[in-house]
Amino acid sequence: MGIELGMPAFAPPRPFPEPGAAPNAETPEGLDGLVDRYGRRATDMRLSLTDKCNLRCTYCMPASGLDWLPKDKVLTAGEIVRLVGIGVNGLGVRELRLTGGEPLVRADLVEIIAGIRANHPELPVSLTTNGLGLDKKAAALKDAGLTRINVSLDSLHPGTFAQLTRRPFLDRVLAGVEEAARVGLGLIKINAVLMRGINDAEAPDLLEWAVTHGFELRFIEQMPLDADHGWTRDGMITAAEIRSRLEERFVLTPDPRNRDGAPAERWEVRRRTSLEVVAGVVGIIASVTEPFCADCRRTRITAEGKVRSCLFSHEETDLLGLLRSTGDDAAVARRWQEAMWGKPKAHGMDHAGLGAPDYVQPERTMSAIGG
Ligand SMILES: Nc1nc2c(ncn2[C@@H]2O[C@H](COP(=O)(O)OP(=O)(O)OP(=O)(O)O)[C@@H](O)[C@H]2O)c(=O)[nH]1
Ligand SMILES: C[S@@+](CC[C@H](N)C(=O)[O-])C[C@H]1O[C@@H](n2cnc3c(N)ncnc32)[C@H](O)[C@@H]1O
Ligand code: SF4
Ligand code: SF4
Repeated sequence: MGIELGMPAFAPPRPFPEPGAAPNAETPEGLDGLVDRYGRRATDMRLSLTDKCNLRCTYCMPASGLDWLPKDKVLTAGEIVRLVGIGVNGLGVRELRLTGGEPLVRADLVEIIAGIRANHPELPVSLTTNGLGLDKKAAALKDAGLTRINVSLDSLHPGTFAQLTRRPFLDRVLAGVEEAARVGLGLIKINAVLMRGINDAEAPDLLEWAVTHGFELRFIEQMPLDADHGWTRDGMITAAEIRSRLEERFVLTPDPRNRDGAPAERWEVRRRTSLEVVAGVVGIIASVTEPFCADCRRTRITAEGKVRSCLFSHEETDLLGLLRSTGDDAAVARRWQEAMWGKPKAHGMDHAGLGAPDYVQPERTMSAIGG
């Protein structure tokens, strides 16, 4: 019997539990871990190491850059290691993502990873990076204990890459990806944001390149987190469009592995010219059109030590002041729990709706939040 190929109809999104408490209810005493009013538990810690970046992706940063934080306002390596310890030992954090801004611009990145690894031998620690400088640092990152890496790459054409990032550095990013693969930095994931009329037609070529090299490509729907406020609901490329573009050359079938709270919905990829062979896997992150907030497991800390319970939060809770004024880790943990208890239901609101009339874009851009 032949295998059935092709995309099935979509299952309805997981229903949201009713909130266990009113939005402004006090945080209960004796909470276990980073739980919120909707019964979600954050176990995935995303820590921004810096707000600085050496690219200027149009969907993220303004051409002129941003006013960078002064150095004394940014978490030090020691503070980062301490915060991760509080999360892992006291609050149920089970995986760590280092991000930014561009984490590779931090001169003490290897020291940070080694410090975390020394305290947590089993913790999965991954890095999301634009890949600039990775060719020089991949081996040291691996030796320090980095588990794996996601590299952002939107185009394989130098001109299109330069148009999207406002910098002519495609070769350097490719060299970084190659070196990360050479030193064995886990499964390499490649993140691509598709922009209409710029790189959307390139989607099948990007996928061909990724599966040929054994990388897992993930297409990301553009979210309204850009400094230029250029996002529109109609202008963005939706997950449905991405799937149908890929179907011109590939057949996608749902990856049977459990999604397990991941933003990416994964698909097995077969080339139309060779249907018996699974060539690889592609993920599609449909934050706008197929939101996954009901199963969100994320807690974010910005480069200046503030908790953001949601990517789209309008509120932040400072931990840096407390970290610097007290050696009492329990007090820091309690404040972190309070911040997470108030986590909004979805997209920074108590209903899902990116681009809905009542949606208000957060002041910070993706680079300043920590993507
Ligand atoms: N709505 C929403 N989107 C997110 C969130 N976290 C990540 N994303 C989107 O997913 C993209 C990829 O994030 P990464 O940090 O590379 O990786 P990941 O998706 O968390 O996951 P891994 O598969 O574990 O590598 C980001 O650029 C965002 O566009 C989130 O908490 N909420
Ligand atoms: C903010 S960056 C930080 C890490 C690193 N500089 C990089 O580019 O990988 C993390 C991810 O966010 C994604 N991103 C940035 N702005 C976005 C937006 N407006 N919508 C969707 N994804 C975005 C990027 O493509 C990148 O994969
Ligand atoms: S997406 Fe990453 S590389 Fe691009 S501007 Fe934002 S922080 Fe920099
Ligand atoms: S938008 Fe907020 S609630 Fe939804 S998945 Fe992202 S961080 Fe979680």
